[in-house]
Amino acid sequence: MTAVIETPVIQVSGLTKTYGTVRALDGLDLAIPRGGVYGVLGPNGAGKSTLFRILLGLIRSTEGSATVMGGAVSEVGHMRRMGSMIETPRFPPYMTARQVLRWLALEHGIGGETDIPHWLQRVGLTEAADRRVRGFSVGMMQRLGVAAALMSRPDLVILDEPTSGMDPPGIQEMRALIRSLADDDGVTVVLASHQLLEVQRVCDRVAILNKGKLVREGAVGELTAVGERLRLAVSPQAKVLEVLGAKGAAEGDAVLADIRREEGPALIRALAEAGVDIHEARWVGTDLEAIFFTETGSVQTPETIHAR
Ligand SMILES: Nc1ncnc2c1ncn2[C@@H]1O[C@H](COP(=O)(O)OP(=O)(O)OP(=O)(O)O)[C@@H](O)[C@H]1O
Repeated sequence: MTAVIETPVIQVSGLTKTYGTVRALDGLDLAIPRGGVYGVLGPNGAGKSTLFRILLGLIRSTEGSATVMGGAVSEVGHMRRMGSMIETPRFPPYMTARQVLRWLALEHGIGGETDIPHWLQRVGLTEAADRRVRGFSVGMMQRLGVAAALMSRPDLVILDEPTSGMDPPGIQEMRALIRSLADDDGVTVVLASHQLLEVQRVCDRVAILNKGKLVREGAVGELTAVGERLRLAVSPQAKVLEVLGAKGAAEGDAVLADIRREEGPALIRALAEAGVDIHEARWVGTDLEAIFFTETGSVQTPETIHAR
């Protein structure tokens, strides 16, 4: 059987952007596959927004190439198949949410007027549809921005920090919307975010940028499965360490079992049969946050923890 190799929806190679002496992108190579949700991560100044701006044709690269849906960034046809929200969107404050979308449809030819109720509902703004955006919270503006990005029914949507400024219920709704765009509408979603737990929940793959370069890329499941161990809160601990031998290590009162997932049920059965009380058993992998800090050399401080 011949493997079908799909053209990546976004491909950049040797992409470099300099601002004076600052190298915002420094020879970036990246291929983003079609379909699913793709996260672009990196500390402040890593080059995420610069990448998005180049892909959207808003700025030019200094060197290297970028293709979107198989064609050059400058091709107008692609722009029609792309939606985007970069930075907190701004809309005329005197307009209502519905009027904003109608204005985009009628004045700018972005999407059809009949789709407006659908997109308002998808982003959770049906009830606020006839309120002026002047009174909108940051989160509501973000949602309206996403609705505006979706109006043209794009194949690819680029979202820069779609959940910034949102409260937990808003973040959860945005996560569901992003997943449903990918799963139900077949849209490829590329997003940048600093909320690593959120990214781990919503993204299929991620790229981690640092200082304009790609430092790690892969499927979230594969990246986080590395070093995965079964954490057992058990008593007596000594008995479990004895059963596990070299595969066991104490962590406080618990035991970390260095075994494969498929070995889990048998181990738990064996421990129960040996008279061990199992209070809790859960798989602990390397979370995206740990990978991020390792790859970017960022230091986890109370401020960075708080900032998330
Ligand atoms: N218009 C500009 N003029 C000068 N420097 C710029 C400009 N835009 C970006 N930069 C610089 O390029 C680097 C990359 O910035 P960029 O905004 O792409 O990073 P980012 O990863 O999106 O960061 P953040 O997480 O803070 O949004 C930074 O050092 C930034 O200061």
